[in-house]
Amino acid sequence: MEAALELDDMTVRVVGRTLVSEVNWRVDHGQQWVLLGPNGAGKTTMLSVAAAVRHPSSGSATVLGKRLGRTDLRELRRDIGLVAASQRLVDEALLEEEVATALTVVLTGHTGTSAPLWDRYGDAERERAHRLLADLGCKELADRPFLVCSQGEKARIRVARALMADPAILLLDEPFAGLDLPAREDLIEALEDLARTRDGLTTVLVTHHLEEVPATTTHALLMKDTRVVAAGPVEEVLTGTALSDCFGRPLRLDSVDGRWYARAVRA
Ligand SMILES: Nc1ncnc2c1ncn2[C@@H]1O[C@H](COP(=O)(O)OP(=O)(O)OP(=O)(O)O)[C@@H](O)[C@H]1O
Repeated sequence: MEAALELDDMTVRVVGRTLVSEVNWRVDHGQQWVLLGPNGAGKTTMLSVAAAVRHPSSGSATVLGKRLGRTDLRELRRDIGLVAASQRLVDEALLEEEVATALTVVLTGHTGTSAPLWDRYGDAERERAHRLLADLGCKELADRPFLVCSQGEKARIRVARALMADPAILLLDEPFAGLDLPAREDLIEALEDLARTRDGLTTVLVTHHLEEVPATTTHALLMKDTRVVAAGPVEEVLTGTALSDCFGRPLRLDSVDGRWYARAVRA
């Protein structure tokens, strides 16, 4: 069966620096992955290749059956949902001028644009945008100006926007950054619901905290110094030993109700 994502001996270099080295990684449809590793390990670089934003310098990357470098990236990106706090989601000036609501921001996901293309949104798209906000547990935000939404609300609206194009793969780069505890837990629950209810949806989540790994996660990949040090089913990869090796200090990992908790081992 065709993989959702396949990296084959992939290296990403910029002038004078290697960001990712000789990675082999296969993600099958329907799998939910988490990428973990110290700052600067190369996680975001991996995600940007998966999002068809960056090309490999050597080796190959195949996303949804399309080999990067041999395919129309704009077309491929339509099937990829990317959620990253650094992403410029909507035209800032427009947000202020037109008081773009949460619903408008979700609608722009249909066209993959930073400004709404109103003639492209009919009743079906509006209904879908409302439904996605409801799926993410924030249907009451539809008419609220996006600019005044809290960080936690914006985080959920971002995911709803990414789902608007019905992507085959959803990539989440630190979606919990800046969220307080209830907002984090709400977003984790929303992601778990998505994984349980959307058959075949593939997700890759980059995070720094084991506490943020949804219980529905099936696979984990650990990176250190540009290289993959472990990859496979969560129960095999998320161990105290593997995490201690990856982060370079003794860590203890506990699991409760399918979620994970890590802390440093004290002498
Ligand atoms: N265009 C670039 N030119 C030079 N160095 C870069 C470039 N892009 C990324 N890097 C460096 O490559 C390394 C890997 O970056 P990347 O963002 O992939 O790491 P990361 O694992 O996501 O880190 P973090 O957890 O801190 O977000 C970092 O040291 C970063 O400074």
